[in-house]
Amino acid sequence: MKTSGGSDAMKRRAGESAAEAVSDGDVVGLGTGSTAAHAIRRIGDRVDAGLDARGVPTSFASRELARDAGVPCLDLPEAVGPDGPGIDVAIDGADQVAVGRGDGPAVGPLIKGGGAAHAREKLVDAAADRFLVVADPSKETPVLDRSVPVEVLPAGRSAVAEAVRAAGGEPTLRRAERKDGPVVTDNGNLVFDASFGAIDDPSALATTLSTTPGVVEHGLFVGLADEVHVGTESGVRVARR
Ligand SMILES: O=C[C@H](O)[C@H](O)[C@H](O)COP(=O)(O)O
Repeated sequence: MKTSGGSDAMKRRAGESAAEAVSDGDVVGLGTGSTAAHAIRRIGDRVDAGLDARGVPTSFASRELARDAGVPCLDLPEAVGPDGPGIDVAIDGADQVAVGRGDGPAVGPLIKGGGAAHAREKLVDAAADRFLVVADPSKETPVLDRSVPVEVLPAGRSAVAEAVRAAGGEPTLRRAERKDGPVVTDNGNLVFDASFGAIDDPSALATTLSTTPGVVEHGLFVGLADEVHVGTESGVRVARR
């Protein structure tokens, strides 16, 4: 399981807080990453204790974790098909969360995809009735400014790199840490980390990337999150949109 910055205790508080929002009978989108992993384990504990819940994994890694934790799983097409139960709530991590713009606590757009799982994550998180983000304070920012993961068809690699540059970004092909060559996603594609500096209009950038031929999915999640559970040194803060 990939881990990122932030203390594990804070991630655990966030993940476990969101896992408490799962109700009996729920179908739950299971996010990817070190923070969502805590939620999956906690849901597994609750299933052991009698909770009736089923998961919809967002990656190979989250499916494995759910299996180890004893959470029964459905595939996404099965969950959201015409006879499917739908997804009641999704719990997923983020690389950056825009919070606190406007009046009062607010959850804004996110950057996701540090683990290259953002394409399936977006499908699951967008399909859920409620999407809860789990994070530690290092992920919070007033303005998104991390690089944006962009999953691309291998054959579209050069064209997408040009389009990212034309949009004011600098694309870097993500390389694997423990193997020679690039990262290949669960869907068989490549990933650019596209740096745009401070992103003043995430919605406009999301539209530009979504309409670029060869882009399978990007890591800007705009207007999707309903709540963010932020684990802190002493507890959990919950912000709602
Ligand atoms: O592709 C991976 C996901 O978008 C993760 O949810 C994101 O990178 C956050 O992961 P972590 O909780 O490990 O920081």
